[in-house]
Amino acid sequence: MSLSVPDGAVRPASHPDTPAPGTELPPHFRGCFGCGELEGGLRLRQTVGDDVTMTSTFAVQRHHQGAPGIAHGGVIAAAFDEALGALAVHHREPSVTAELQTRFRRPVPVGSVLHLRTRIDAREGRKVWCSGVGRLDSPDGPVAVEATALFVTVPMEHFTTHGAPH
Ligand SMILES: CC(C)(COP(=O)(O)OP(=O)(O)OC[C@H]1O[C@@H](n2cnc3c(N)ncnc32)[C@H](O)[C@@H]1OP(=O)(O)O)[C@@H](O)C(=O)NCCC(=O)NCCSC(=O)Cc1ccccc1
Repeated sequence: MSLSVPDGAVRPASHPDTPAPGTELPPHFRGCFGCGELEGGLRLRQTVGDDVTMTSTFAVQRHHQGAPGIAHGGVIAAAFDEALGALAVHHREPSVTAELQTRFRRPVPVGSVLHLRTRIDAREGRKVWCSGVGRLDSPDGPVAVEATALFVTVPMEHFTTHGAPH
């Protein structure tokens, strides 16, 4: 039920310091499985959109497959986790995934590029509801996956307290 936006939660505006629409985001962390430079990672490329949105691309490789020639569902969920998490650039506070729901509507073949468009739907206190859609091979391609999520903002100490030392 928490993925339903409650009455009273409103769609926020972008923080004034959000990079301009069209800005390509660097990895928020080079070691990130989603957007960093890890061998075997997802290597998402993310661009700031307008109106609390983000566009991301995920080039599906052989090492992302679950069934022969088809992307693993958990890998696609991870791509959404990253693309939805990147929306934090619009509120400029760290946040972590509390819930993530995916709906797989078409197989995503190896060699395809999944175009993800994500947006913040509402915010209330520390809770940020967001959603996204993934289309095959172009921003207007057929819908392959939809996702909704709840993120919760956290202080920076969240990472120093819980993260394993490097
Ligand atoms: C921090 C928190 C989520 C919440 O704990 P606390 O700080 O103690 O706060 P508290 O429990 O007080 O909750 C506050 C409010 O939120 C609500 N609420 C909370 N949870 C849920 C729920 N499940 N479902 C529904 N609601 C929930 C709760 O009811 C309360 O609501 P209220 O204000 O009373 O109306 C903790 O459970 C945690 O660390 N989980 C692990 C997160 C994690 O590791 N995620 C994966 C890594 S991140 C990643 O990979 C993504 C990424 C990629 C790229 C870039 C960036 C990001």
